[in-house]
Amino acid sequence: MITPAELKIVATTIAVVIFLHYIIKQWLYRRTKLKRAPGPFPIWPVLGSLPLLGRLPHRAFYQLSKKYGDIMELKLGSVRTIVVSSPELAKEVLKVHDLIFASRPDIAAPKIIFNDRDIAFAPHGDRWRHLKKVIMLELLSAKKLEASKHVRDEELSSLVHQIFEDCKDGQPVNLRTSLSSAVMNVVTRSLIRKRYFSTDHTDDDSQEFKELSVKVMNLCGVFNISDYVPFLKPFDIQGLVPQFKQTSSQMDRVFDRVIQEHVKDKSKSDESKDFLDVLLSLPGVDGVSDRLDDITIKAVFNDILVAGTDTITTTVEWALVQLLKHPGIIKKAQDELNEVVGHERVVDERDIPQLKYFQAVVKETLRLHPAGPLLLPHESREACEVGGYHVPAKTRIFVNVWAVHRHPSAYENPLDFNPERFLGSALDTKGMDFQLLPFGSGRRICPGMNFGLLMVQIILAKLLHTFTWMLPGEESPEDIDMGEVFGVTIPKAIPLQVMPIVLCNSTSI
Ligand code: HEM
Repeated sequence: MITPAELKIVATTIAVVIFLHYIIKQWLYRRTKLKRAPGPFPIWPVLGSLPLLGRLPHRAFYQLSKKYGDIMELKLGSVRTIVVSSPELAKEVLKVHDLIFASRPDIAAPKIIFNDRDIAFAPHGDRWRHLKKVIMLELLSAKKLEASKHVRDEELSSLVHQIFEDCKDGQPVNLRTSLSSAVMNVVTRSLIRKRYFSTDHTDDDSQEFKELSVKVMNLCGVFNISDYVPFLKPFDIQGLVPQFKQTSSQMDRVFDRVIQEHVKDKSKSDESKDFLDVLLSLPGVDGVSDRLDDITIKAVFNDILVAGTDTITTTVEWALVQLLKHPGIIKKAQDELNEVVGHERVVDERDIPQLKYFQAVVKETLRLHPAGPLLLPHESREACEVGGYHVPAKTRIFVNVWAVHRHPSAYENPLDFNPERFLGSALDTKGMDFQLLPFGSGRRICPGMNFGLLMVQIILAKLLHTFTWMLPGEESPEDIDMGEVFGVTIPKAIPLQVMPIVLCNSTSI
């Protein structure tokens, strides 16, 4: 019969042996002949360096890069991870070795919610290439964007009126809600000609759609420990899998209805066809089926909703935060709008090329507040070298653009919000300048880059052309809370509360 004291000794011995085995394994792994990038020793058994990341991994990686350098290797759970933090190394990953790093790791949320059929989390291959080409050609090309201009004009005019109504009683306004409804309407009208968000009607469909879109966004941004410690997968200790499954079935219900309506309505002229009609007319990606399967269509839709709405809303909100903190900058941007557009008419997308200072304000916002601070995770398809260090196949790669955008080799006083730095500079956000990568670069670059940038620019231009912006009550610019939350994007933790005041000479209302 073993006594409790003996049991304790056995348990302690087993724990010590496991711990020593882990430490020796890590030590041996680091002493292999291949040159490994420096990084923190993964002291925690099972979790490795995961506890170092905290709630804001982009900031934790940034701090760690100051100690270990612009390329680091970390063991996150059991996942070997490389983080790069400088423009030169970002170029090595996204340009020199673009093809090697063009894949994505296996992540539970999109796999279950989208039935493994979406674009953003798809591994590199024919299926991903084909679907990305379809959305770029049929939804996001310059021609399609021009054709959907009237949708943006209508929705953004409604947005301006909505803000006007909201601020009539002199109360502070939470802009985030009206911004995200307007962006969502632009996106859903282009996808399926349906406007879900409106103050004058709320049907069951709209309600369910709203709930679903919020749920999908939250679940895609959640940190799932089983993605890093695969042996915990069967235990699902955070209870996420049932939520993923339930969301997936709800998504099926909502989109099945929409697909059925489209399939039934065969009377549409070519001009009145939307993106879903186009998808329904395409052959299957397997090359055998005569039409794209419904699961893929639903996954592509959700990708666009998740990737395309929060990113735009978050960027506009941060731009306003920075402008409120810098009254001199907001004045310059509004003076330029007055000069170029005047107040006889509303600002139009076609004015943007003339608004040089305003464009610099948007670039500076995307620099300090990139909506995807770590891009989406990439994965190496084969072994290679980055920065002179060995990177094995199947390594997870984070390009920390949040750190790249603050790199002292790229920018003078990198922490200052200073749009002037872009005046007279040829730097742009299209993925060719590796010190400014809010949309990524290379094969995995954001396909919604032109649409996303245009939306951020035109929304912000309309807000600045119509209203002057004040903080509520006694609040001063220094009081604005700059805290972030990490998820699909990094929005401001506390939504911005503002007092818009209609400019006396505005023609937008
Ligand atoms: C301000 C707006 C936006 C920003 C800052 C942004 C940023 C990004 C970033 C950083 C990535 C990851 C790139 C990588 O992993 O290397 C990405 C991917 C993606 N974005 Fe965007 N995005 C925006 C708007 C949009 C819009 C409007 C859409 C669609 C309508 C969209 C669709 C996608 C898709 C489908 C991917 C996955 C691409 C792939 O895996 O090949 N994004 N975006």
